[in-house]
Amino acid sequence: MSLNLNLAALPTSLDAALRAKIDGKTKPLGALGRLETLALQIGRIQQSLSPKLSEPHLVVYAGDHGIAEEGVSAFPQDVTWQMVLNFLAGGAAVNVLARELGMAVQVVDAGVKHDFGDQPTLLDAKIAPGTRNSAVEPAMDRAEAELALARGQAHAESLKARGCRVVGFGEMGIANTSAASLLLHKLAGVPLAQAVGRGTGLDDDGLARKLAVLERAAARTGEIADPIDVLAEYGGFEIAMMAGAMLGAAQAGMVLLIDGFIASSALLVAAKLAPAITEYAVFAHQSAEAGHQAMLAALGAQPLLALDLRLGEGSGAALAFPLLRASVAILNDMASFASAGVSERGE
Ligand SMILES: O=C(O)c1ccc[n+]([C@@H]2O[C@H](COP(=O)([O-])O)[C@@H](O)[C@H]2O)c1
Ligand SMILES: Cc1cc2nc[nH]c2cc1C
Repeated sequence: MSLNLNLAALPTSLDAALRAKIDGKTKPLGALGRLETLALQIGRIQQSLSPKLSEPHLVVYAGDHGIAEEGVSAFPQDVTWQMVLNFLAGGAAVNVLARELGMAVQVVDAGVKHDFGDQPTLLDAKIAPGTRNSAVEPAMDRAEAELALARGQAHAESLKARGCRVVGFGEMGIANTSAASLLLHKLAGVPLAQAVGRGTGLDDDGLARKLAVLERAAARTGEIADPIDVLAEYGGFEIAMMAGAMLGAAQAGMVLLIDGFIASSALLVAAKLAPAITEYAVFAHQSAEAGHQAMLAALGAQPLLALDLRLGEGSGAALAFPLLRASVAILNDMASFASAGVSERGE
């Protein structure tokens, strides 16, 4: 299994026809705002004037983090595997939202520290039972990082084979805001004080302790040129697998619906490997996690929603999915001035 990094920038040859189709609809020019730019982006990704969001999937990548032993999360590590069982039973927030809003949920064990035994609906892609503690040593070795990326890319191919055209990227992993903050710091140069946040709900003392731990972790290495080396030093298996899956999904012409702080850190890794990937990405929401604003700025991203969510799981991606459907429905089904016999603007 090897990683393919080829991702060309999207052709712009259809843009004029897409723009003309949107502008010809029965509305003042630009009056549907962000729905219009979303329709244009989805049409461009699919290279179609009539795009379709078939077989929408919401994938939750789960993994554990050695740095949890430093006390950087408000919750114990066991919550990761316990929540995986909750996802499989259909009871978590993301299950409820995805069911309500029309997305299929898939749960992937990228590296949870638990033996799940026989769970037929859990996709077993475990690289190892959790990463090592990146405050004292590399979270994973280079081969593990490459394997997780390649497994993610292969997973995207399996979604493509099911006819999936849009993937929501979610995750679960106690202490993974620490990994995401370190990636933001090392890959985008954002100072740690700006990149760190309260995660699952640290108090002021907890936040100060977390910042000190992350500073110790960051000081362990100097500048690292290769993004896969950064991922190996500080990432997580779920983040690595998500980054690979994002790359594979973009290569397959799918729309990437990016959830919150941790999913965005996976995209940041993928964008360092294949910069054109941001053209395929829709940013679901602005998370309440402190570092997300700097993360989105580093990605040049404009999120759709701002609901003060800080849950992860793909909950924000599920909530944004109806906006994608709405934009595509406008492009496909709305009458034009010509078809409806409505007079165009005067002057
Ligand atoms: O997606 C977000 O923006 C987000 C912000 C804060 C926390 N989370 C979730 O909370 C967990 C990580 O928080 P922590 O405090 O354990 O690092 C992990 O399971 C994430 O899905 C997610
Ligand atoms: C209960 C709980 C649910 C979550 N879902 C995603 N991250 C989470 C963290 C906790 C602690």
